[in-house]
Amino acid sequence: MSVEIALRHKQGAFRLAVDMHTPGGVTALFGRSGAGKTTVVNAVAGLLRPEAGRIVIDGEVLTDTQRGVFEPPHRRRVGYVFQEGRIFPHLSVRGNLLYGRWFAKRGTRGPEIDHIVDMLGLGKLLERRPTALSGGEKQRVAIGRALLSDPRLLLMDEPLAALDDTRKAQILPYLERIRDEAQLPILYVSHSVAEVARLATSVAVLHGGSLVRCGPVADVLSDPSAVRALGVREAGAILIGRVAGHDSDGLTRITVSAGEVFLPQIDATLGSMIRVRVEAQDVMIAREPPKNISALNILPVEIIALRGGAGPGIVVQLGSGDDRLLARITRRSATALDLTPGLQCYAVVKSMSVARWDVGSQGV
Ligand SMILES: Nc1ncnc2c1ncn2[C@@H]1O[C@H](COP(=O)(O)OP(=O)(O)OP(=O)(O)O)[C@@H](O)[C@H]1O
Repeated sequence: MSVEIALRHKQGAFRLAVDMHTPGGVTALFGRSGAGKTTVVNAVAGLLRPEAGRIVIDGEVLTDTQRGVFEPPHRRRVGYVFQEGRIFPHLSVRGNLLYGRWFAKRGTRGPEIDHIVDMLGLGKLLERRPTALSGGEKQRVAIGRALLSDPRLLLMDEPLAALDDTRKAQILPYLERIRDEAQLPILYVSHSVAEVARLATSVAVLHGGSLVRCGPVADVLSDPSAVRALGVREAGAILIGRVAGHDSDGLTRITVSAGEVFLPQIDATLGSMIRVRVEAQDVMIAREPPKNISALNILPVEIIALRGGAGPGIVVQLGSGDDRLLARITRRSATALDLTPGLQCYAVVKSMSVARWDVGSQGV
């Protein structure tokens, strides 16, 4: 799988200049309002003809202005899921799903309807009309319909934005399943770092029409130089681990590359791989292994880089086995501890500071 998007386009005073290449999976397009995310999505869907550009999905050239290639939208086989699940009110859930099937390329079998129904947990809803569905259920139907059209790429433009936190949390595991099971590149527009940390395999960070950073999710989220564009308050990196045990006192033990961490009980089977977002503001740094401290998670780390701005805070990038962590601490503490790249230290993370929402499946 691969996604290649190179675009140059001007609309009013806004200029878009993007050059990105990712290995498929879920590519998050992250950026503040007006960064240019929808413009990129529209160009990929064929709703916008860029002044210059080339869009290639899995080797299929959809746009190449130099060679005069511009596939019309209906020939692109791009599935689109909008913010509010736009499904047909006069059709049942089954009818909506079959409508998607109708768009699948003739001659190909495409995904099996039973498989999609099972993957999205729609079995009990098939005969219902959309008026009898919750926002999250409607969104799952919209996703199922898009998948059944057998797209070569799925575009998801803030698909969770219209849902409350409970519904978001309910639908995320389904999106993780699509990521892990469907061999389908997904372009996922979001301005939530937490959502990107749960779902993305790659991240492209847009700012004012330019690509600030593009790379594997763990690299981008742990890069101190990307923190500004992602938002200092939301900064945080990802730990990848394996569920090693559910202890009787309600904690789950997770093996990570640098040791073990404990989190409040996670709904995941023993041995499964998970990813945990650890916010930079929840990480403390100690020069010695702390003793008699309530925090359960103490990992040996190496200081990789420090980056400060004009304010009193700095962001420290830490190497933790194969993973990277970020810590947001005061410049005063960094000076007092004499933190410099290469120094061996300890990262301290409270178990209870990791929100349930920040733990998701990692697939394999
Ligand atoms: N037809 C147009 N003519 C002039 N300017 C436009 C046009 N369409 C969009 N823009 C401008 O292009 C910029 C990028 O818009 P875009 O919708 O891609 O941003 P976005 O990152 O998707 O934002 P949001 O998160 O708010 O949806 C904005 O400054 C917008 O005002």
